[in-house]
Amino acid sequence: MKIHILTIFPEMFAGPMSTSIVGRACQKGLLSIEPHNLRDYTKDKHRQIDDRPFGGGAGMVMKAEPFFEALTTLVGAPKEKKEGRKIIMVTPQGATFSQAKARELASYSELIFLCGRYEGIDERVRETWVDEEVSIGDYVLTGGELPTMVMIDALVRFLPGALGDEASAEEESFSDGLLEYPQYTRPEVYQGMAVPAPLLSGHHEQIRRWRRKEAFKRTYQFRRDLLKGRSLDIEDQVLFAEALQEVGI
Ligand SMILES: c1cc(-c2cnc[nH]2)ccn1
Repeated sequence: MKIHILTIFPEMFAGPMSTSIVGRACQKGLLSIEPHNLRDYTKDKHRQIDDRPFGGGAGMVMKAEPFFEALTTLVGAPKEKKEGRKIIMVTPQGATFSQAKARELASYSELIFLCGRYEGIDERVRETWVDEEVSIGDYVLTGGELPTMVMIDALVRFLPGALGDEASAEEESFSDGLLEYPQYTRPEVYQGMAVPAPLLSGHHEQIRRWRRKEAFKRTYQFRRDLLKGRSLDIEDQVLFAEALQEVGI
């Protein structure tokens, strides 16, 4: 997978995108991440990438020209549909990012992220080039760079070979739609708090059931919405009922 990022702060990506799972995936050749400095696509001596909004108002708007120049260099003509490529504008107005969207984006061979700053990007960029707008949540950030890194971090885990065995097990539990069960490691007792006995039993089936029940408890307590309309098999119905009983419902 090839990822291009159009930004005025390419240096923001160096650390996070060369670390841990994303960094290792790049080293394995599973993906390449290439930030492009929009200032390199300006034509004036001041390398201007923003200007005042028409119609007045506070703040600055990112000019269309640097985006057009960069995208023409990268993809040729606008809306030239290329199988496996998606151009994404990262904005608060976008559809909210999710695990399902991460999985979908991981299926593309080329992604181009447009990172806005200031009051946003000249509308003609969206009209001409953008396939999809994506937000990571209903809050305004300084720019699209951090949300872009969040999305890359989430989607890279779906690239075959990106995860070690242990991490893919963790993915399995979340992607089945429940919150993660509680995790413990040594020592068995710390500050007077003991690790739950089932985890010390060595009884794998007992451990699996305990973890599933705890996942139901947490999901019910903190993200009840994830349970709405969810059909449960017989075992899950029993574990869910036990979980509710244990939390006093
Ligand atoms: C994606 C982008 C943004 C954002 C971009 N520029 C200011 N806020 C916020 C949330 N999700």
